[in-house]
Amino acid sequence: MFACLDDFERHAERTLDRNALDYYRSGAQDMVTVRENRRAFDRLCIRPRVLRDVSSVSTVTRLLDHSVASPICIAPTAMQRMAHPEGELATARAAERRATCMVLSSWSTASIEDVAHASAGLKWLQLYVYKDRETTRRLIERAQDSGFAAIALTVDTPELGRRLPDIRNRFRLPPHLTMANFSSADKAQVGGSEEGNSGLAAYVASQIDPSLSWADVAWVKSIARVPVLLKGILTAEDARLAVQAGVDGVIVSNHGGRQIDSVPSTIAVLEEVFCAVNGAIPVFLDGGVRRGTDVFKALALGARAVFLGRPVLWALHYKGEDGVTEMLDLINEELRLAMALAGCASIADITRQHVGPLAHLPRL
Ligand SMILES: Cc1cc2nc3c(=O)[nH]c(=O)nc-3n(C[C@H](O)[C@H](O)[C@H](O)COP(=O)(O)O)c2cc1C
Ligand SMILES: CC(C)CC(=O)C(=O)O
Repeated sequence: MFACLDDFERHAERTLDRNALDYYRSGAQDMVTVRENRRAFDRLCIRPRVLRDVSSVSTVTRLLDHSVASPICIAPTAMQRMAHPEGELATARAAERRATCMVLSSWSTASIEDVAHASAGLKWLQLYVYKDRETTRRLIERAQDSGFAAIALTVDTPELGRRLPDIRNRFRLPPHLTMANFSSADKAQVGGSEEGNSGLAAYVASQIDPSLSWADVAWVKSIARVPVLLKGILTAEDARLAVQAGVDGVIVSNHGGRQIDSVPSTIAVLEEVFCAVNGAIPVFLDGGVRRGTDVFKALALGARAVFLGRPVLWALHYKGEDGVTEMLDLINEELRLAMALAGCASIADITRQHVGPLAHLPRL
């Protein structure tokens, strides 16, 4: 019986093959940011209120225009069939079962159409801008035609971060799997890299356009008939530009510490971004969220919802759809309990006053 999200990871460490395990868990270079994403949550304290009648606590909230059972959603993570044979299909079914949102990576090992077929739940597509703009346009159109409700454009990956285990392992996608949204071999296969690089870094360099700029954001918006969000915003400056660009939301994300190392944790910059957008668009967060109390802290500092990355992969590996469902149940119960103990019966009751710095000394 698993008692917390970390237990799913411990299980994967014992049972998942090294190529996949290292790819899933690694971060960039010294993994300073990976550790910060966790530690920064621990440096915040919750300021509970009492005598608030928490006999009935609801985590129901809204995600853009949709109602969801909880503000805990699923971040896009690539190549989920390395974790479990049903990969993204199982994840999508679990998200639907628990009435939350799944963001599908455009580098998934099940296609947009197959995921849509597997689950009628709320889904967004994560998008990279490819050198081949027609490929990018097709992905947007296919997602829309398949009922995906939003596009999350990842803006922090003009090149792949330097992940040492993938370089040492010369990461490759197992040959029985493909990047299922693409048919041509150059886009569908990953691996067999040259010395001194990971197969993935070479793949990204061959596909992704490092010239990505605000002009591309306008281009994506001109094609999309659904809301467009930017994933990977970490500063007030870029948050203000995002509002000017007319996007429908920003996800405060450092890509789980996998892109540039030594950037701040996401929870540390959330409030800066939240204040910069000044209520114009919703702000979301991912990175290091492992506890119901982490979710509570993020909501108190302005996030409308949070997204889980690696825990979904560990849970998927453990038991497919049932594993992801169990993991979501666990952290949702932690959130419900945190809300009850902090005196919040609804998501709207969670306010800025409910968090403070850990070393919050009263004035004498
Ligand atoms: C194995 C793995 C693959 C990922 N693939 C993608 C991806 O394809 N697109 C993307 O925008 N982000 C990707 N991310 C980043 C996640 O969406 C998210 O930002 C991050 O995992 C959140 O941090 P957490 O893992 O600590 O929860 C990936 C992360 C991991 C761990
Ligand atoms: C295929 C990868 C570049 C996906 C990704 O964003 C990641 O591994 O962090």
